[in-house]
Amino acid sequence: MALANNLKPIFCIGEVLEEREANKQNEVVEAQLASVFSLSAEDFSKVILAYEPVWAIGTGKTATPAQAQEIHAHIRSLVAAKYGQEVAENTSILYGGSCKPSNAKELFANPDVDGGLIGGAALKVADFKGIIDAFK
Ligand SMILES: O=C(CO)COP(=O)(O)O
Repeated sequence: MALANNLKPIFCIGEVLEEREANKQNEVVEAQLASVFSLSAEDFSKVILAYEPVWAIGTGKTATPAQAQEIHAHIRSLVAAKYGQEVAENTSILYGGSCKPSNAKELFANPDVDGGLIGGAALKVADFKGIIDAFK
């Protein structure tokens, strides 16, 4: 419906804490992607993905850069398996979950982290600017 009305959806996926502790995050995001993988390649290319671990949203806990890179790479590999390498490389996969100026640079430095989906820090100009500066 969003696509039919020329909106650009951000499709958010991510595991809860118990799933992370049980090392099930890869299979959780794979199951969550199933619904968006019903789209044609053309429609899928209009979708932005965001990895948002539920345990990190608004909690002050952040995925480490290594955790973010590992699962972003896994998500991109799933996109590649479904739609091919070119679509996978062109898909934006954002990280969301307690992203702030102090951790943004390290998170964004990862090859498979294409940007951030910012919640609380976007409400404070100085914090949001710090995150933007980290992206440069
Ligand atoms: O849910 C989020 C953005 O959609 C993330 O929120 P926080 O940055 O406040 O954790």
